[in-house]
Amino acid sequence: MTLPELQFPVIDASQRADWQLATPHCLPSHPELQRWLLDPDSLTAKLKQHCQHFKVHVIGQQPGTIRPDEARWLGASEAAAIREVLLCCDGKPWVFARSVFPQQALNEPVLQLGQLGDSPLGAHLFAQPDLTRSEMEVAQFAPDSALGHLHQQLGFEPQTLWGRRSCFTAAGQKVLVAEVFIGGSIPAQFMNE
Ligand SMILES: C=C(O[C@@H]1C=C(C(=O)O)C=C[C@H]1O)C(=O)O
Repeated sequence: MTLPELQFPVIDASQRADWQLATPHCLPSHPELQRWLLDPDSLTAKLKQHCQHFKVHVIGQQPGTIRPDEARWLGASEAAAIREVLLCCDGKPWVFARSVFPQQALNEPVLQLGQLGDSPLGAHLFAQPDLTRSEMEVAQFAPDSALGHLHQQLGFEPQTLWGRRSCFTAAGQKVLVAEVFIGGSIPAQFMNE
């Protein structure tokens, strides 16, 4: 599948998302979708188990203005580094991920977030012995949201999408990672909750 030219950032600071702590009443009813949303391990590692060829397609990684709720997680200003990618399995996009972190984390020698390129962020984070992860938040994205439009731009049928978000801390740096399941990741019937 050839990916279309995608506008960075997909999510701009003006877009709201209704992130909620992942408590039972905020979760989709389908058990498989719940398992994907709540899995505490590396999503990269999980996706690699579901395909022959895994690839990170970097939409962009630039300084930018993050949303107030993102800045609150980082305990930093709204000027931060923004990384948006598609995680692709066998050429099909399965996850849109947006990671935000303070600019100074780019030069942190252990995490080396400034040199990530198309290597998976998870490989760097989950290799850290001091890694901690916050509780998981979840959110739904309607077909007319920026992520709903991205999903359709990638050639998939309009549907409500589900995402998860958590804040990692390692090497003294905070990285807020949001992952939204799109396209080929979960069969359509799981998404129409
Ligand atoms: C945090 C992880 O890293 C994954 C890789 C990302 C990237 O390369 O930008 C972003 C989100 C994650 O799904 C993970 O594997 O769990």
